[in-house]
Amino acid sequence: MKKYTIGIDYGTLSGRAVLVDVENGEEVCDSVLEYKHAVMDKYLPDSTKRLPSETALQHPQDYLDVLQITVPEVLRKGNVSKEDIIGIGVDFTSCTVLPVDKDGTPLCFKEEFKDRPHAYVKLWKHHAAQREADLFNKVAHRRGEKFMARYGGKMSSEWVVPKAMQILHEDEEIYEAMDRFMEAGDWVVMMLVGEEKRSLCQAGYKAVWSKRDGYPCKEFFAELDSRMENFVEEKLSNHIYATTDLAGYLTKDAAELTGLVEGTPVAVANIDAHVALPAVRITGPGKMLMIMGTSTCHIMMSEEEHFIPGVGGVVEDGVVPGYYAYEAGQACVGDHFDWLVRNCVAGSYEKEAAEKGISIHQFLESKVKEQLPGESGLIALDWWNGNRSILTDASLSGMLLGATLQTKPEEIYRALIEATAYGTRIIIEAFEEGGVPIEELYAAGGIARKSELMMQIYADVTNKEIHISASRQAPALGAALFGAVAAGSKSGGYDTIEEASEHMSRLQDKVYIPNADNVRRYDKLFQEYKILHDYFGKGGNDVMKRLRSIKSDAMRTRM
Ligand SMILES: Nc1ncnc2c1ncn2[C@@H]1O[C@H](COP(=O)(O)OP(=O)(O)O)[C@@H](O)[C@H]1O
Ligand SMILES: O=C(CO)[C@@H](O)[C@@H](O)COP(=O)(O)O
Repeated sequence: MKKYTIGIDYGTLSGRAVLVDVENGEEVCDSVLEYKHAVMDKYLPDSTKRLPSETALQHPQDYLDVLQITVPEVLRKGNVSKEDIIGIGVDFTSCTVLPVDKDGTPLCFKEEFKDRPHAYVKLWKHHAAQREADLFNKVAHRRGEKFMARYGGKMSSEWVVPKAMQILHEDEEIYEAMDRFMEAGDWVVMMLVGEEKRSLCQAGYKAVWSKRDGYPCKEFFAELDSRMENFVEEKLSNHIYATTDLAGYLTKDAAELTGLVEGTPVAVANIDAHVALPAVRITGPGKMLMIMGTSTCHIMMSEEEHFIPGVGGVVEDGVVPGYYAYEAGQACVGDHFDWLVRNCVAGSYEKEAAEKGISIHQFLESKVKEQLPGESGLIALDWWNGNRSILTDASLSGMLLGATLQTKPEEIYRALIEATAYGTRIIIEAFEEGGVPIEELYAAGGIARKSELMMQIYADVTNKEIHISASRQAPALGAALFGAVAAGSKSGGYDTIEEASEHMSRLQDKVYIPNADNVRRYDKLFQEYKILHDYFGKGGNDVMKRLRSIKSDAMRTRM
């Protein structure tokens, strides 16, 4: 009798369930649900009051809807009986955090808080806590906190503590009312098994926790704000579980919600990027995975702990127990192609793409795919949603240089692709200089499969071969692998993530090989990118920050 696990992957705009055959990793079917509230960056539901800039909120009801709709749908589509599901795994974008009360109810579900922005989920790309991140950095450096080395020397405004500080600074009542500030992944797992099992991966990368040292000390939090002295004890769970651990078993309520059997094993939550490594056959060092979608995450493992300036986090056991895993990232990749498509492309292009039966992205790509590197005369900086690595500064912004009256939208499109590739090369060089060599690149995520041009450009810019995930949804497949480990071999699953990866993961046959001529041309362009990168990003010219502050001032005046 065949056995299956279900991987549930929560992305930025949608959640999906994938039904996976445990024996060979075949993805039998999937079901995707777009979040009804999507990303709330302008208004709360039923409100006309404009949210402050850089806000990115979500509604947790959307996460429950994913469970209720997609899980029964994969059972139906796959024609599989619920008794044959031996385990469930969940992964989530991160740091995506929400305030909940003692019972785990999100504060935004409560009538009295439903018009309060800070009662909602703060999505990973909520960048409104930069002021708090700056304060965090100042205090940590003044105190000489050793933990900063694990986070590349800089705390990101995306992570847990700056986001909690923002709540305290802007809506103390919500801060007081929140019993815990939970990662959305942990919250969903709690909805499934009935209790919180805080994930090591999420706590390690996003909440300054380490296996060796735990969380930062009380004195540190007190210096951030005296009201935060007991932040860990009051707002976070101190019981941390490895992602290969069993979180618990499906409760009766969760079984009713999902249509699965009560008692089905559920894995501890994982982060979408990290969970994908075993799904592309990576269970050890030397191989960097780029998960390329709205944003890109770069994850890799090493036997040793290295502190690399600007690399977002190094966490012991962060992906596979026994290794140190590193995370770096680019906060805007697909998102800025989307920006271009939505704002700068003429209707005639859309019409032509529709007539050809291809997406506007593919159409733009087809118009520039034969160009040589540098032929457009353009170069861009890829910071249209700030810089996550290596500069770790959300207040930086995008830039396009070299535009003339002859510049075409498709050339800007290609320049943006190239900018993200240069950004990735900066990250790769930082790893290699920091003592973590990268032998091969792997790519997963929507873009890795959608854009051949982009993958070839990445191979040429980085001068490295790139292997591509065979799965359309590596994070969901990865979650299914962890579900198989939660089930264990006695139920037909696996006892280790290495075993699950060996049996359940696959790569495409196609490998992108660097083209020597393009590598040479891109080397020259990359040197130009580096000049701009260091000039605008390392204090040579803070014009981007000044513009941002002039903008905030203008917006305050208007409000
Ligand atoms: N052919 C393409 N080439 C490059 N980017 C694309 C293409 N088609 C869609 N995109 C971008 O891919 C992103 C979506 O990636 P995907 O992996 O599907 O989603 P997510 O990151 O939310 O999981 C969008 O931002 C979109 O701009
Ligand atoms: O930051 C992380 C992981 O640490 C991601 O969850 C975040 O970049 C969102 O990823 P997506 O672009 O939605 O795939």
